[in-house]
Amino acid sequence: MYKVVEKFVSINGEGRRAGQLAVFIRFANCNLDCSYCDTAWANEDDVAYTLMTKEEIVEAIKATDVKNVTLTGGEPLLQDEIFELIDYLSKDQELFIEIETNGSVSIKEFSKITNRPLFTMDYKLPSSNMEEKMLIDNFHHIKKQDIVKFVVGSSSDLERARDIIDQYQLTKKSNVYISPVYGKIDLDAMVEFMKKYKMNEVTMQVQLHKIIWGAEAKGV
Ligand SMILES: C[S@@+](CC[C@H](N)C(=O)[O-])C[C@H]1O[C@@H](n2cnc3c(N)ncnc32)[C@H](O)[C@@H]1O
Ligand SMILES: Nc1nc2[nH]cc(C(=O)O)c2c(=O)[nH]1
Ligand code: SF4
Ligand SMILES: [Mg+2]
Repeated sequence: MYKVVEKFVSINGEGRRAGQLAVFIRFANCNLDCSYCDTAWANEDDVAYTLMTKEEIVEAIKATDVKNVTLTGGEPLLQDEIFELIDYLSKDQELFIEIETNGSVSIKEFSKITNRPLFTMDYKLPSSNMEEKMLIDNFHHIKKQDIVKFVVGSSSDLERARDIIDQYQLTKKSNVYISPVYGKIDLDAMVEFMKKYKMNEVTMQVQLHKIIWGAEAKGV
């Protein structure tokens, strides 16, 4: 059984399919405590959740008639039997599955899955206070279809992101996105930084749902 704290349909505000409809399944709890986390409520020990089987989750997805699915949280990869759920969802050729993960949990075993879904994997930068938890081995298991995402809250975060992208040659392995911590950094300064260092093949993205509904709205 999986601990689901919310499910909703919205446009995806982030990632490879930003702007398209998606159904979101948000799971409870996380092993990190990022300084900027916009869903910290989902990580509280006493958060209210519904226990769902994988069959119930698929049924809920199918009932929406929406084909893009985002598993998020909290940290989705920490759910018991998450491999079974991802494997099960991957068998459905009609669905396009994305998983948001925090970069501290191994994604290695998911490579076994035929038609493995797309991961958007964060690399947590210094201003998150969580950089020491990053599992560098994950850079060996990231694929071309995936995203390595840097959520940037300061100019030193930008410098660090650039170092990591260069050190691990990430643009050769995967899609690379940089995104602002909401309200924390000048967007034009991010663009100037990209121009200064000729950051070809890096995509800057802002969270569309926060432009539409603001930072505090839940279930959108
Ligand atoms: C809430 S997390 C859940 C999935 C997973 N725990 C993770 O961190 O990737 C989903 C995405 O939202 C991003 N995020 C969280 N708070 C944010 C904020 N205040 N501004 C911008 N992005 C934020 C995270 O960095 C992550 O990429
Ligand atoms: N609209 C919308 N798009 C999203 N893309 C990723 C989200 C997340 O919280 O992981 C998210 C979210 O919370 N809302
Ligand atoms: S890893 Fe994700 S859910 Fe966990 S605290 Fe950080 S942003 Fe929030
Ligand atoms: Mg969100």
